[in-house]
Amino acid sequence: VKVIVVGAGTSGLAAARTLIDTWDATANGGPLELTVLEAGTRIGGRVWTLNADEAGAAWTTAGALGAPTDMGASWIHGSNLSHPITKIATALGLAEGAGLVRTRNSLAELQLCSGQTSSCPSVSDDKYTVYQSLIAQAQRDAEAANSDKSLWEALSGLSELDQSRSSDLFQFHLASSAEFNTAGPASELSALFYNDDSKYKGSELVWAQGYKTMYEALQSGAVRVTDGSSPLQVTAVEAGSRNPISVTYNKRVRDVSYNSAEVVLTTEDNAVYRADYAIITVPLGVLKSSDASSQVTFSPALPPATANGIAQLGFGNVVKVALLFPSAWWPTGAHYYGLAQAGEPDRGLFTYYLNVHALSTKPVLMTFALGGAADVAEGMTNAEMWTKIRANLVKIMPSDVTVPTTAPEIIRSNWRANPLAKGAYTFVKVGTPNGKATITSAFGGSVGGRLFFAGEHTSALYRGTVHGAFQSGQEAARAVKASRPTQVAARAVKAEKRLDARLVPFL
Ligand SMILES: Cc1cc2nc3c(=O)[nH]c(=O)nc-3n(C[C@H](O)[C@H](O)[C@H](O)COP(=O)(O)OP(=O)(O)OC[C@H]3O[C@@H](n4cnc5c(N)ncnc54)[C@H](O)[C@@H]3O)c2cc1C
Repeated sequence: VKVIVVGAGTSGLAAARTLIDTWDATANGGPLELTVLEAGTRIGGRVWTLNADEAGAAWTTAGALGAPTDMGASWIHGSNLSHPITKIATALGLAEGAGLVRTRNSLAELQLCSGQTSSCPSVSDDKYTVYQSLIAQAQRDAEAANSDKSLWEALSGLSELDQSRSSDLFQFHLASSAEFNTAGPASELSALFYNDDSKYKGSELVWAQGYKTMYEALQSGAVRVTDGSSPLQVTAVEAGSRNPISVTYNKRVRDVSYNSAEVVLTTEDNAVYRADYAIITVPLGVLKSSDASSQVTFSPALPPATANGIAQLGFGNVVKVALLFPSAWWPTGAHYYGLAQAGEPDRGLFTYYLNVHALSTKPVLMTFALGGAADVAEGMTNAEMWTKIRANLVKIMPSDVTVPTTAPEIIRSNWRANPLAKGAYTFVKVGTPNGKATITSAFGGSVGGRLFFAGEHTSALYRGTVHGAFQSGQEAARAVKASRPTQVAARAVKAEKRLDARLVPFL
């Protein structure tokens, strides 16, 4: 049975790993012939730990690549023992404090300034509770009115204690919580559905050596998986017995044709691949794109529910900027620093800082551009970024700390400009009839029994996450296995023969 997986990010690797590890030639219609086509030159997709070639000499010399410099996903959100990504880490012998590092559990680890240079107070959880209660009220109001509006609009007129949508502290939380979690600007998020997804409960963990630990293990076969139909089990595999995923690089799929008998994929270099099934894991931003360097065309066109879902869902952006200094000049105790400041794009433009030094002892800070600020940041040069970042750091740091004037080494992500991503992750845009239902009806079944979609955008429960992408890849692999390929193919061949017989007299 020929299966092609398009894309070698988390969902593509999860699909390929699951097919390899759980394929049963007798039950699934014959031996598996798997091809993985990746447009780029690396695995991981939107999980991307910098390597020496990408980071350059300064990072290598400083030994800073041992820091978790992840330019895509960093966190295992809600890590607990039932979390699929935690299971991979556990199988690799990693745990909190041993290869995984816990970040913020409470806001007390955030040092927040509001522009004063004199002090940099910790934020109490109480203040965050006020923010949450305003957000919840906005959502309830939209529900009561039974009409969707943007989260930003729904917050209009609400206030509690010293916070309202226009206050500095509220806007800091808005950018670093709602807008970071969804990658969407509050002005575009659906007040009704922007957070109708689910969350795992547990710690926020980062990988001490970066998220590559996960995707390299999936690709090399250092872990073996079950298919996730009952609680997922992940086990370690000894070096001699591994079954790696073979990835074909530089193969950007440009056209996808499908009919009752097969799928035909054509890549940018005009190579043609035929298969019984294809699992398409390209990001939502790519599915939305009509740029020549990204676009994938489908023939026949995708069914209306899929096309509508692709059009209606939003695809947001998050910019990450990693700053390597000669040494750590900042107070190194806190995990996070923040600057409470209102206004678009200012509230999300380099106002949130992860102190990588606290996780790895490397002299690295990572900052973010969130919500509407992300696309603004992508348009900035590194020099413009540093000017803005430095000005914010001066406001954040206590007055006895001198922020260097010399620019650090800067590495930044440009997910929106990246033709293989076109943005960061999926959000439910205002006006989308329903978040979960839209995703399920767009991507839930197969298209024509031949195409299966996977990727974070196809995960109704866990969109925008690595675990959502992983689970969607597993689901697509299960769906392919359940398709009873030989029977479908046999029926199609018979039907074609009947058609040929009828056509003969006219040829
Ligand atoms: C800045 C940022 C921060 C994030 N932070 C977190 C976090 O902390 N925790 C978390 O859980 N999630 C986070 N996420 C989200 C998470 O990274 C994604 O949800 C997940 O990695 C998506 O995996 P995927 O398989 O759906 O897509 P991808 O990883 O994007 O994989 C798709 C693959 O398809 C390839 N491709 C594209 N077009 C084609 C084509 N035409 N032909 C062939 N191949 C193609 C791409 O090159 C890519 O390798 C973050 C994402 C970003 C961008």
